[in-house]
Amino acid sequence: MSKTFSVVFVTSEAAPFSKTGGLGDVAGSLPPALAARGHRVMVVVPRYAEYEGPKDTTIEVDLMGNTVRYYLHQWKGVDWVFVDHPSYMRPGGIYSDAYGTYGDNQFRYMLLCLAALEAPLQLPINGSTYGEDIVFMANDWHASLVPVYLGAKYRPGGVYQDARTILAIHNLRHQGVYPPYTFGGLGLPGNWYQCLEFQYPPHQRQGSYEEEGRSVNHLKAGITTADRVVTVSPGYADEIQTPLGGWGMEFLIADRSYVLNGIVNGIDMHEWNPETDQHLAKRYGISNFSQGKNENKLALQRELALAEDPNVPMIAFIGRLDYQKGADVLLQAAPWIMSQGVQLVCLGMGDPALENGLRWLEGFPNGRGWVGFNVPLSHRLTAAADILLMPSRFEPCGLNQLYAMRYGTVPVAHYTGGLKDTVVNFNPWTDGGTGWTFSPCEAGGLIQAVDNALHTYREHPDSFKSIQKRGMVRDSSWDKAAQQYEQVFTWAKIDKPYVG
Ligand SMILES: Nc1ncnc2c1ncn2[C@@H]1O[C@H](COP(=O)(O)OP(=O)(O)O[C@H]2O[C@H](CO)[C@@H](O)[C@H](O)[C@H]2O)[C@@H](O)[C@H]1O
Repeated sequence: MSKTFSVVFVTSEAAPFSKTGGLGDVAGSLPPALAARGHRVMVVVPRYAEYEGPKDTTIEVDLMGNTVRYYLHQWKGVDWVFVDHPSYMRPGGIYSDAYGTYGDNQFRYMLLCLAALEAPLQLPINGSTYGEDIVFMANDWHASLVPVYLGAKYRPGGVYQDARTILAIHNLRHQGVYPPYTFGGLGLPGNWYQCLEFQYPPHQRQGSYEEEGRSVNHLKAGITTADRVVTVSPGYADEIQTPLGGWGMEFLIADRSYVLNGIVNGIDMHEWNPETDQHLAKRYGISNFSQGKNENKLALQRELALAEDPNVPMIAFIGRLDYQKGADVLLQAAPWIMSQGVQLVCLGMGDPALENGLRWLEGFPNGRGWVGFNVPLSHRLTAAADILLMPSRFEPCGLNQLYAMRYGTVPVAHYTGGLKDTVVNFNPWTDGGTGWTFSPCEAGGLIQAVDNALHTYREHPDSFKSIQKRGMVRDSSWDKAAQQYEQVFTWAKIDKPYVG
């Protein structure tokens, strides 16, 4: 790599500071991987809590009448910039609390975008500001106004002429959709309204304002103004250009296909390393994984009051409980799965009906459903299980299958998006593959794939072990992805700015 870039990564969450899902993981691990390759990298994220580490820079900026402060933390070679505003620090979750999604999220993330655009200009870090020659990486709808403000407010004033914007789509389903009248609160010139307006086809309209046919859609604005668009696997990059995966935006995305790339996520190889994982009862590597996994299984069986037997196959599910992750498909298949002499352990939270579904599993002697968000348990379960189920209806990339493979746990996954790019179906004739895939995403297909996995586990243990080993040595590090991002940054800089 010859050229280095100043990268400003704008995100609504970043692990370990804030995390509700995979975006947090990526924001916590891709920036350090880019920094390790010599780039100057800043992450701009809301200050949701009083984190240990970040220090008040005492720099205050007025953004459309709202004062924000910046807190700075230098860690893993990255400048972590936490935007402080009273609307971020709340007793509930990041985006919602027991009463539902916060009513002012549009405002909160508009402020994040504005703060992220000011940070490189105003914050002296190690003696200098980042300046104007920036590659902004705007993640999901929360950061989608970055290219919009850049084109509408900064470039016309001669600022950020050399900057470029990359929109990273981690999940097209969440688009930031609001009533048209909210446009007035975004501080944009009136002629930018068209950029944000979006009309879903009638059968996809949900909000009352959409009945009129119109809404303000942040992600749409990002897709149509960013210099380039990236999503988190080549498979998903294809799907979002079709009615099957486009959530009504397929034609807009297909229009920009010449600047669209799919880059498979990496994982944090330190946090997810069975040889050093502090959460495990027994740490293990490729040379002793059978014994190591058995000890973790026994420890988890004890913890969850399951029958203690290392020979019982343990099947796991970890994920947000929503339409995407197919927990309902899993629950349909669960009675059959639990009749196969296995233990089924599920960890998740989300949709209350699906949470009740997990609780229902507890009524079976060999079923467990842990409702809640529990990172240490997700590590222990990944280590203890033999098989991880991912019946996701769609999956832009998916991280759990990558964690599972590293821990010698074999994924059984719907053949979709990033899952089809990362899980290679087992081929008994060539003894190749890292798991099982099935399609379509229905209980019958899942059952058949689990049946195959269990048959191999019981009747062909050597084949099962070789599947585990291939998963464990798979290169899931960020370095490969970081190089592909560099390529995208380079292309963005070669082209003229798309807007403004
Ligand atoms: N109850 C619970 N307790 C503890 N940990 C839990 C948990 N529920 C989920 N997690 C953790 O949250 C993360 C989920 O990551 P995923 O990538 O699988 O999905 P997500 O849909 O959130 O991310 C979106 O963005 C990412 C990043 O690009 C894409 O990989 C993905 O396909 C896309 O949908 C994992 O680290 C998982 O272990």
